[in-house]
Amino acid sequence: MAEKEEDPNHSVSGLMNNCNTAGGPVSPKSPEDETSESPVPDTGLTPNAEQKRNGSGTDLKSVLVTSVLNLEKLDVDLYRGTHHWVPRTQRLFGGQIVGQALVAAAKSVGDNFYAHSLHCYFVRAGDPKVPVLYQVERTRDGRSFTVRSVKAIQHGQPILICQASFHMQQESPLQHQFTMPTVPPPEDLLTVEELIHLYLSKPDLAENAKQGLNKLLANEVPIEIKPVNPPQFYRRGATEPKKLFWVRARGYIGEGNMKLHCCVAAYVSDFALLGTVLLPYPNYRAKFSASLDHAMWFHSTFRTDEWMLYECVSPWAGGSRGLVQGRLWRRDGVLAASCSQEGVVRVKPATEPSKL
Ligand SMILES: CC(C)(COP(=O)(O)OP(=O)(O)OC[C@H]1O[C@@H](n2cnc3c(N)ncnc32)[C@H](O)[C@@H]1OP(=O)(O)O)[C@@H](O)C(=O)NCCC(=O)NCCSC(=O)CCCC(=O)O
Repeated sequence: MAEKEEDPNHSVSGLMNNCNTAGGPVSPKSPEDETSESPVPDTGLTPNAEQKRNGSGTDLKSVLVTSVLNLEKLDVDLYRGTHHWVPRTQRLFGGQIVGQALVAAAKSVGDNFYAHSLHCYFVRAGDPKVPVLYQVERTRDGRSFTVRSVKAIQHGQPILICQASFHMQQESPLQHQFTMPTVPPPEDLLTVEELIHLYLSKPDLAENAKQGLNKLLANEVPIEIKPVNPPQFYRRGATEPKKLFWVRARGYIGEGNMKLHCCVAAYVSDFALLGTVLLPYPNYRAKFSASLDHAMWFHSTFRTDEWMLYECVSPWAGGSRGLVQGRLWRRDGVLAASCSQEGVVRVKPATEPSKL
């Protein structure tokens, strides 16, 4: 019979043992953390933590916590989510819908149950002009696993269907993982914004490229990215369908709330993933692309406000679809989460080489 033990992967002490991330060893939650008044609206998943990151200074709370993943409760198992960053396609960002669906699901499970996987279909484009409703069905409450189904609804119709499963930690001698790719640390690399400023300073840059870059700069994407190989990230020449970048949520989230970090990871995991399909084809541009489904598995504790390496590979493309797989690595080499996604990718010939 399975014994119920303290969860070393998810407890505060487990975080201390396992999580040696960018900020060095994670310190235990202080008693003040429990009592101090948080300036952040209560998401139900928000930790009452100090407002400092790594003790280096005051950071603003991540907008992912204060706004995007901060759902409004309308009724039992019914929530409303609002939008923050909307992609140029003017359809809602898939990662936002998945992240919000996971927040809604997590609100109805016990404190010692943690998301271990989710499976979603994007069945309609999300409309950025109206909020999204999240309707949770308590599919099953088991002894060690608990399953929730979430429907994201707009205009009375589902835009996403999601199944999320939560697990109470159980120890096992079976434990292995792949090895993290060897890459330069984030401190040695430039952010997407720094790279754009670099490109903008080039005297021979065409006017339309300048406009495109300035539009990119104006984006208020709530995550920071440092491409490991910038020319490849921006598709200069054909490369294998594989890309690596460091990623973290902008602003402070804090330690000790794995439920929240899983929701943020779900948000982050959809970003730039599907673009991996196009890497071998510099002579083609996407004329229509959208993620069709998204599955995710959570393996260990992690902090999404610390740099994590995102490894994206596309093992297959065909018939206007492409399959992509992602691995999120903690910078100490621990595999934090894996995901898989299929997307529709319809292309047209690139009329001129990219200036990026
Ligand atoms: C996938 C679809 C579109 C499928 O619905 P559908 O009714 O079967 O639609 P459809 O027939 O595929 O039409 C869609 C569109 O594709 C056009 N089309 C259709 N067939 C062809 C063709 N052979 N050649 C060229 N174009 C074709 C159609 O005319 C449609 O165009 P339109 O939307 O009318 O302009 C739908 O289920 C849907 O919209 N689901 C939601 C997908 C979604 O919103 N995913 C999340 C957002 S994507 C994302 O977040 C990726 C990350 C972005 C990042 O990295 O930055």
